[in-house]
Amino acid sequence: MLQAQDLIIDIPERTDGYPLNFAIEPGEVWGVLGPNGAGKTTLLHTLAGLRAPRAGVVQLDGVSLRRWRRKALARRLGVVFQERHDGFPASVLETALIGRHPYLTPWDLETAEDLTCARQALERLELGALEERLVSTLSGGERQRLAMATVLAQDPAVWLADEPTNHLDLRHQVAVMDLLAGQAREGRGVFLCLHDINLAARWCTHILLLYPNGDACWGPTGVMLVTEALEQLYGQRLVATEADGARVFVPAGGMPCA
Ligand SMILES: Nc1ncnc2c1ncn2[C@@H]1O[C@H](COP(=O)(O)OP(=O)(O)OP(=O)(O)O)[C@@H](O)[C@H]1O
Repeated sequence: MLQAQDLIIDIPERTDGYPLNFAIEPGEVWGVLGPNGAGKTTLLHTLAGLRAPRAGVVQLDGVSLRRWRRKALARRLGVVFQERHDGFPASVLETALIGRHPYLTPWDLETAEDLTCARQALERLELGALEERLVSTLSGGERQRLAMATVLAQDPAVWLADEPTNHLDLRHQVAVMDLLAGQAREGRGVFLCLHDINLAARWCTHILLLYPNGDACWGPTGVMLVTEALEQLYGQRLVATEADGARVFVPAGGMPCA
């Protein structure tokens, strides 16, 4: 579905990293883990076609992203950004409706169906009661859920979400990860930047570890989430245990690695 071929992401003033070769298939949830500045957001933006790679290609449905028309691409790929800027005053409902724009011609108004779709997405993210509110009045977590609702209304085949659980309380973190896993179960592909190893362990089918020197490795979650590899990744000693059928990692006494 979405494939990186010999991909080198372009991080200024950094030597070429290890070429990335992986494919996000329908039903898969990929989590990219790495310390601050490793290049997770740069990778996500490169996979979205928003940033040119230094080398290699990204293909969607077998066609290079560069050859996709922007609007057709927006029907297939949805992006949840880490940073959002409210350029002009808009309501919660108007913002969710932006997700329907790839399906409209420039002169079309949103249809009743678009409105229903946006409202359903808001309900799914528990924002239905706030549809008339200005986005600028929302809390950080509400804004995060609105970004998710907008992409849900967009109904893409592939989700690219940069730290989708940012600002969310525990229950909403679980709800958002469940939503993304549900999207995958329905046949979509999901790619996430995450800082929480435990969310990755529980919900991701595949993991990509991105190191600050450009090294990378990837594979099924059970194989990738190994204590030693994660300790090296974060420069932090960890203790691993099992809870509720999932691996759980906690920092070991706050001691950094030697
Ligand atoms: N325009 C730019 N000029 C110079 N350096 C840049 C530029 N854009 C990004 N970088 C650097 O590229 C590196 C990767 O940034 P990126 O945002 O992809 O990291 P990240 O892994 O997502 O980090 P975080 O976990 O902090 O969100 C960082 O060191 C960043 O400072």
